[in-house]
Amino acid sequence: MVGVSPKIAPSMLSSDFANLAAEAKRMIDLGANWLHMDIMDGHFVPNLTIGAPVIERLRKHTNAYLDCHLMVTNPMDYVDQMAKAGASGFTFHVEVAKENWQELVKKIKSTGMRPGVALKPGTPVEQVYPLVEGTNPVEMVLVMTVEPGFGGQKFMPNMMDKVRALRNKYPTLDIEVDGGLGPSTIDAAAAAGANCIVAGSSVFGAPEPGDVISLLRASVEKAQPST
Ligand SMILES: O=C(CO)[C@H](O)[C@H](O)COP(=O)(O)O
Ligand SMILES: [Fe+2]
Repeated sequence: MVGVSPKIAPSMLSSDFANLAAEAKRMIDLGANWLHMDIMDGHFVPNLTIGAPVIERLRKHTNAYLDCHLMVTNPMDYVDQMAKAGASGFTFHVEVAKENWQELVKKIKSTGMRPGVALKPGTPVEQVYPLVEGTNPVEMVLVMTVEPGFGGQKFMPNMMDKVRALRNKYPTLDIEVDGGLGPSTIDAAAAAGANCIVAGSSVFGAPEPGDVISLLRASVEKAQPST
C-alpha cells in the first residue's frame, strides 16, 4: 500500500491537563507522531473540554503536530481562532457541516491547517464520500469508534466496516480511528485499513506508555506495509 504511514496520536484528553506541556513532551519523547486534542463545546457533545486559548499556550511549548478534533456545533466559528492558536489539523464533524462543508474546507485550507472530517457511529460512511472526492477535498477521515464526548469507552468493532469501505475506495487517504483503541483492539483497526490511531486511556493508563505507542505502530506497519 502506498502513501499511508502510521500516525500514533495520544489523546491528551486522558493526560494530566494541569501539566499539559510536560505531558505533550513526554508523549513525543516516547515516540508519538501527533498529539490529539479534543475540543468539545458542551453542545455537540455533553462534555466541555478545551479551546483555542489552551492550544495557543501549548503551542509555545511544542512544535508537534496538533491534531485537533472539533466536537462543536459551529465549526466555522472556530477556524480563525484555532489557526491563530497554532492548530495543525482541523477535523470537523460531518453531522454539523452538511450545508457548508465546501466553504468550511476552503477556509481551513486558507489558514494553512489540514482539513479532516469526522463521523459519529450512527452516521453512514457514504456521507463523507463527497468531501473526499470534491475539488477541495479533506485530507483525513476520522471514524469515531465510540460515541463522541468522553474518553475511556469501549471500542465498537462494527465501525470497521466503514474503515474498510474507505480504505478500499481511497488507498492513500489518512484514515483515523478514535475511541477505545489499545493493545486489544488495534489489530482489528489496522487490518481494516486505519493508519492514524488515537489512543487516550490505553496510553496514559499504561505503566509504560511508550510500549503501547510502539505496539500500536507495529500493528499498523504489519497490516499496511507502506512500500
Ligand atoms: O474524541 C474522543 C472522545 O470523544 C477521544 O479522542 C477518545 O475518546 C480517546 O479516548 P480513549 O482512547 O480513552 O477512548
Ligand atoms: Fe477525539
